[in-house]
Amino acid sequence: MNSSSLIRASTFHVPPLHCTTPRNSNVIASPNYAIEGRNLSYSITTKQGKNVPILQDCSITIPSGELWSLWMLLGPNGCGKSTLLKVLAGLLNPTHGNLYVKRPKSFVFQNPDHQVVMPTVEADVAFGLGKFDLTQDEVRSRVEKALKAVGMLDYLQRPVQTLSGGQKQRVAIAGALAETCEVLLLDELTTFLDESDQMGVIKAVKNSLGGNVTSLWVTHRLEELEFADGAVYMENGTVIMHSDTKAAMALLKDRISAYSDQINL
Ligand SMILES: Nc1ncnc2c1ncn2[C@@H]1O[C@H](COP(=O)(O)OP(=O)(O)OP(=O)(O)O)[C@@H](O)[C@H]1O
Repeated sequence: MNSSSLIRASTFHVPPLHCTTPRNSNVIASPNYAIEGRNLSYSITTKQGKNVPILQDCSITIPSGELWSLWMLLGPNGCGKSTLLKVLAGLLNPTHGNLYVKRPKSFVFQNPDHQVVMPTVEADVAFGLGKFDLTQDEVRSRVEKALKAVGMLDYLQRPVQTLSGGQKQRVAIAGALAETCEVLLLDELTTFLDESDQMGVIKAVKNSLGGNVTSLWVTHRLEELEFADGAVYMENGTVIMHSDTKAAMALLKDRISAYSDQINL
């Protein structure tokens, strides 16, 4: 199967975009989608003054709704997955294009040590709630509900430095849930985890979705695709396919086999 037939196999029709803001604005409004980015570009300028494009004319559409709540973002090393996720999170500004991401949105980093910062699990999950005007009871109730969703309620008083990598990831996800995020952006959560921690994180994410929460998860681990509802595949700084997981798996197998042929495996 070649790449053009796979792109045609894409199961989602992306409707025309109706911009509701001035042409050069980076904000669009699209209530039927959790995420909608059109023709996004992102480039960096090197110390030598050279412009290096990383995302080019990249469009992504993630519907909101319970049936399609967990999406995997896949593609070869260096194709721009993490950069796109950071653009969607608002951590990087696109050079061009239009973007809408439902709010509240949260980004969970690959390395949980970069965002699990407080001494205990309870304090860490409550940390982000400081910006809301909540009573102590409300804070406690949100923290407990979020920790329950990720299977970590029994760890409420545990010092965070005693947790495994996967448990820290789950605490980071609980922090996002406590802030009632509607879009959860997850960057290669399980790369450094062993199998049992990996499963704990997958279950935590699945358990926290549905209702209002939609998640986009960058992964390298093909086995994680089976837990997803949909997949987005990137190559060379652009999205080339939105699909169900079956079509995504077919594309990945096709790419792996083409690569093996190339290097005569
Ligand atoms: N700040 C930067 N300076 C220079 N190059 C960068 C920078 N950020 C990203 N890149 C380059 O942009 C490309 C895309 O990087 P990105 O991390 O988004 O890819 P990725 O698909 O997430 O990769 P991986 O799967 O290996 O994690 C890579 O070639 C990377 O080296």
